[in-house]
Amino acid sequence: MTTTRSRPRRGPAPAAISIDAHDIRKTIDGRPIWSGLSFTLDHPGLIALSGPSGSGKTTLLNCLGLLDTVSGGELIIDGNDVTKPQEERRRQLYRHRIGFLFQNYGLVETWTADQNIAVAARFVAAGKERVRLARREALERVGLAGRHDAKIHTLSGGEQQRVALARLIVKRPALILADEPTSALDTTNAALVLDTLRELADDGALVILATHHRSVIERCDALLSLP
Ligand SMILES: Nc1ncnc2c1ncn2[C@@H]1O[C@H](COP(=O)(O)OP(=O)(O)OP(=O)(O)O)[C@@H](O)[C@H]1O
Repeated sequence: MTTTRSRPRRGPAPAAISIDAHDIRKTIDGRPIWSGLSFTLDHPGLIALSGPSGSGKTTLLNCLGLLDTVSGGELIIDGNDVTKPQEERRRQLYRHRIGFLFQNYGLVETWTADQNIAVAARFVAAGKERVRLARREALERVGLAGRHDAKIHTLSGGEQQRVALARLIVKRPALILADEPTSALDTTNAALVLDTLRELADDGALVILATHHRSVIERCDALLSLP
């Protein structure tokens, strides 16, 4: 695998996003997953989310990413109370301000690498040609130059996660929710994922990274622990 060491050219940094969780709780089928959770994150940075297996890390990331809702308490994201049904505002936040990196990559397997990136980039406020170039550059940045037309199912796991990273590089979300994104990867790919998340955080994103690994937690700026 060859990767370009230079940092990718990117558009303007995203405006910082804030999360204010006050006494939030989540119940699934009557079973409490977590409760009494309060925290404020109001600066860009790399935040580790840790806790034992089953403590609800994925569930919390899904709530912060608006894929799920909390069962109680108050959750304010980017100044919006997302505990209340405001479908249009939730949709805007989700489209423009939030990005994901999943353990199982979360790509459409029958599409090409470029199509997967393009679908996330469709709300980027830039001309079509500029976005097309940004998609190519992002693939180069993650060591996949020339692979834009490769179907996802023909790529290795590490290559698929690098396509998912390229998607974030192009979209530049203010909030990135990464759910154990390195757990299925070899050391080289895992390092690339962490380095890129670090760069995105340094460039203005709030990155929340669920992980079990002490070495990953040590690279983060702060730790959010679930009991
Ligand atoms: N859709 C669902 N239906 C029923 N239970 C669920 C559902 N989603 C999650 N759970 C339960 O919620 C709890 C928390 O799950 P979650 O995946 O959020 O934990 P986690 O901390 O991410 O775990 P791990 O570290 O093992 O990935 C688990 O007991 C799980 O079984």
